[in-house]
Amino acid sequence: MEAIAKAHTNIALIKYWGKRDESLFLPMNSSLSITLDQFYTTTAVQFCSCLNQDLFILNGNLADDAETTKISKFLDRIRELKGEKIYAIVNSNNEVPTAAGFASSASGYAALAAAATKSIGLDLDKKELSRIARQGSGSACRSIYGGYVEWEMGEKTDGSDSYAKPVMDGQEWDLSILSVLVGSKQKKVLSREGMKRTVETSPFYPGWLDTVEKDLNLAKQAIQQRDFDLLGNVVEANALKMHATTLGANPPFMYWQSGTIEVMEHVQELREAGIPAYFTIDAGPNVKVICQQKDEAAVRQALLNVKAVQDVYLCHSGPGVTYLPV
Ligand SMILES: O=C(O)C[C@@](O)(CF)CCOP(=O)(O)OP(=O)(O)O
Repeated sequence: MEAIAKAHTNIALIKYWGKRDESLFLPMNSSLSITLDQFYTTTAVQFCSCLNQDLFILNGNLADDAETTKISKFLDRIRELKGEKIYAIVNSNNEVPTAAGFASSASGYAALAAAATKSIGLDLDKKELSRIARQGSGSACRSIYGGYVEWEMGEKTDGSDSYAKPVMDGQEWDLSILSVLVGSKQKKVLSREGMKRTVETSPFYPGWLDTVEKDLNLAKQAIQQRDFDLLGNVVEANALKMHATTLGANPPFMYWQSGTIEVMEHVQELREAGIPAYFTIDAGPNVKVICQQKDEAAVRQALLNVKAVQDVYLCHSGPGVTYLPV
């Protein structure tokens, strides 16, 4: 039968940075994110014994072999779970403007995990869906839930205890997240390669591990207490520490460009002007700025005035994965 699922992208407030197991996508540390209301992937899956291979249609076009192979490898895990050798047509549409500085892998694998398991006849709960989505892309395990989400790293070697769960206290604390596009034509080091190289070669990586758990606990305390400055300070410091590790890698690399730093400086100037705003940055030059909703218009205007800024996308907290009518 056909199944359709929709999943939204998420922004890490406390970063997932480094794997302890590359094949099972097991992380070196737990992380915390907020799922966004903008930017999502809708995926339809239909398994059929009439097919002799998987077909993958992405944004209306037949995907290339490399993409299709990645999807097939992911579907193999679902076929194995079901114990059935059957192929599928996967039709995925990303409402995630790649140019907006968002990777679509988190929403993409969360939607695929939900639609594919439903279509093959597996009726899984969100914990099991999160475990499966994790094996497509680590951060995808967090997009199964809405709002504030913690991905528990787990300790077991089989990954059975590595999945996401909602941070219950945060549900109605609706902050504003502004995605600031400073653009980048250069081929960046993709997060998968970036974290691998950092774990393997950066002398600063152990320092990252020394403090990330404390950051996570502080962030959860801030959410529980609705303490925006506590959250903002720990989120900004955590992002800076993650990026510091890349400078010590061999060969070293840096995700920031001049526009990135310009935005960082403007965010700190906003705070000096009495408007609490904080930044976080992932595996690219674009910046995500968090602020309280009462300040979102002023913060958005200030960011649009920064010379290097090409666009600003305003987001709020969004929902977890849902099934759409076929
Ligand atoms: O999102 C975060 O926690 C932090 C990052 O965005 C920082 F860049 C990494 C996301 O890594 P992802 O794309 O999930 O890697 P995969 O497991 O190798 O597919």
